[in-house]
Amino acid sequence: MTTTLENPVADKIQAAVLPTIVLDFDSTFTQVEALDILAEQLFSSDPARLTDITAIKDLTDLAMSGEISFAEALQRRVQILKPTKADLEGLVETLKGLVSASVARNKEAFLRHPGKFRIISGGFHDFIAPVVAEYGIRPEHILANRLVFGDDGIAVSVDQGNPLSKDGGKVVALQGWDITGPVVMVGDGWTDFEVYKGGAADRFYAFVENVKREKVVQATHGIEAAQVVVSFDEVLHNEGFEGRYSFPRSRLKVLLLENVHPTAIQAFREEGYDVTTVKGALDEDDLIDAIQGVHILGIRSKTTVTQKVLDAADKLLAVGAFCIGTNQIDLKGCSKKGIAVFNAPYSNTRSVVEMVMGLTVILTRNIYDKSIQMHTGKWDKSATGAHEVRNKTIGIIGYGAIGSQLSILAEAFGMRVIYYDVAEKLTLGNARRYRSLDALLAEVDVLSIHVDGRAENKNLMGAAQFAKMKDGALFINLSRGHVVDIDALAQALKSGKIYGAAVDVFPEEPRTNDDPFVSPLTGIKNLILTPHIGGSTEEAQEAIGEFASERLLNFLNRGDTTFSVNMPNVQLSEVEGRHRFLHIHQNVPGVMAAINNIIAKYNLNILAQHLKTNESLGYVIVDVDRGYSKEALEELKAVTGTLKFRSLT
Ligand SMILES: NC(=O)c1ccc[n+]([C@@H]2O[C@H](COP(=O)([O-])OP(=O)(O)OC[C@H]3O[C@@H](n4cnc5c(N)ncnc54)[C@H](O)[C@@H]3O)[C@@H](O)[C@H]2O)c1
Ligand SMILES: O=C(O)[C@H](O)COP(=O)(O)O
Repeated sequence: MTTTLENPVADKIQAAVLPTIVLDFDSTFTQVEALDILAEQLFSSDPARLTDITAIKDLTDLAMSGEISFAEALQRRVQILKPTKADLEGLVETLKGLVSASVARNKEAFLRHPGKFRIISGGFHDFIAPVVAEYGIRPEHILANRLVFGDDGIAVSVDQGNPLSKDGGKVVALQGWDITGPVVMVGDGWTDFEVYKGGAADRFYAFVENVKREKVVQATHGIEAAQVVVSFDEVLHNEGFEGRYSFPRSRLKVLLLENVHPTAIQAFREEGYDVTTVKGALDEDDLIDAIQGVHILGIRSKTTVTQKVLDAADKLLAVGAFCIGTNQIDLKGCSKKGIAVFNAPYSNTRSVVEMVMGLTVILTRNIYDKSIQMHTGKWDKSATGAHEVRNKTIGIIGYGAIGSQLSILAEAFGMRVIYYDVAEKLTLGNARRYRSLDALLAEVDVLSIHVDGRAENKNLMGAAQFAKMKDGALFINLSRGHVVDIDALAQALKSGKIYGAAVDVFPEEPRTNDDPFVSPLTGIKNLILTPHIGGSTEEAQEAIGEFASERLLNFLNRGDTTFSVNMPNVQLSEVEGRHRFLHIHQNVPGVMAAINNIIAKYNLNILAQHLKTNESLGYVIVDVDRGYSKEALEELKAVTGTLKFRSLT
């Protein structure tokens, strides 16, 4: 299956001449209303004038939503603001940093088509011109009001001769421009819709990236030539500007489950993607419903991505595990469909290690049971059974990112560290590697499990393994629930073979905080149970949010697969001044030759090319310079063995 990312609307328009795009300035070209910002700049340090900031904002809102006359609101705001030229210079600098995200990221399109992008605004030429000049928009392509300054250099009113100072002014002003070809109006306000309604534009986009004005959105309903867009990408895409074969970001859906940290949500939104969040995990049926149309799925440890889910995932490009473990994802199934999987392998490791050390001390000193007794009114001050951890032996099974860090911290506490790992590992500090699990089990005072969640690790610790441990040893599991036979653990604890334990992960875990926890482990003495919170610190969650979203965004925006757990890892630069084809295919002979034949057939000029394979997948990235036909894309997509094909601009 290939992912088809072309745009039929753009194809229709492509043949015709590119339209002229006329943008509103406030809350469209920039994220803000300039006069509101000016008010904050002028009055926020003067307590006596703070109410004027609100007054200006109220007038802006009323005018923008069409509730009072635009002309009146404009005149009244100037009377309150009375800015000087120096004030406007300060405003320009602020506004340059507040250009709308989707406008800023399409700067190249503006610069490439001088004259095709224009501004019409009820705001003032005085501050608009220097801001839009950086996007190649010349003063003569800006229709805006002009301030009238008094002899003292203070603006006192609005040039009344300018049609834009009047109600309905945008229609009149725009008709004065002699534009050949279609005119497309893009704006957030009622006066922008009026441009279309008044016949001065052929199409209208209600731009809601910064502010959504219900009256304007409602007005577009039922009009074929009008639509609501959440970013400027969509306008460019629909209107046939370059990038027309590259899907607009706002139509790429990101579904984030399990309370993924807000840093991730914000990162996707800032890049223009359409993000939906769900607090808890979804079961298979709900996920099958939710996954349709989703391009990026973000999960944590509780959501299982099964083959059935993947079969329902008609658009899925990548899955992000916002955690370490990926055992909940059918990785082979993802590879078969060319779906990239990413995780955050390091971000929560320190949190887990700190918790293990804390639990080790708490169990060794009987602190947990003493605290429970205190809550029932029992004072039991005694040293019996309480020990220091110094000079005790900790055994670590699984010496990976977490196990090896634990090795360092445990040693700093004066513990003797021994470990067992199936793979070759760099031994840190004075730790000693044991090649026999049984030998390690026989020596440890504290055993901590840190293996990964591969299926073969099911019941790695069972009755036979507990029996091999010293009497009275302590047991800790913060890895994965299925790794331990919990009935055997319960038995070992009840018999006193294991003196105390801490368990954070379970074979069956509730999907949400509202579901009950049921386990043979509940009610056992000297057993600390925690709800899978080894990695649940604010620090770790924020770091995961940043790390995993960055991996996914780099994959979406440039095809970078660094840190992917199932794709060949290829590090790629930004796509600047070129087109990039991303071709994921089954690792079978002949694909590269077929791709290169098509490139040769269509005379595409290759700027860079990469091929990397793993045992099941091949990943080809081709950068070409501008100018390629849709037929070339169709042929690349049809190469035998293709799993996913995307093009980026
Ligand atoms: N409780 C939590 O909230 C929490 C948080 C983070 C990670 N985890 C879990 O902790 C575990 C460890 O994470 P990590 O980042 O250190 O993983 P890792 O992949 O870096 O290390 C795992 C190590 O275990 C070894 N291993 C696998 N099977 C083994 C076996 N049968 N015997 C001996 N060694 C074996 C591997 O060779 C590897 O070195 C994972 O299961 C992860 O999902 C849990
Ligand atoms: O794999 C992990 O990182 C841990 O199990 C944590 O999972 P969580 O994000 O669901 O807490």
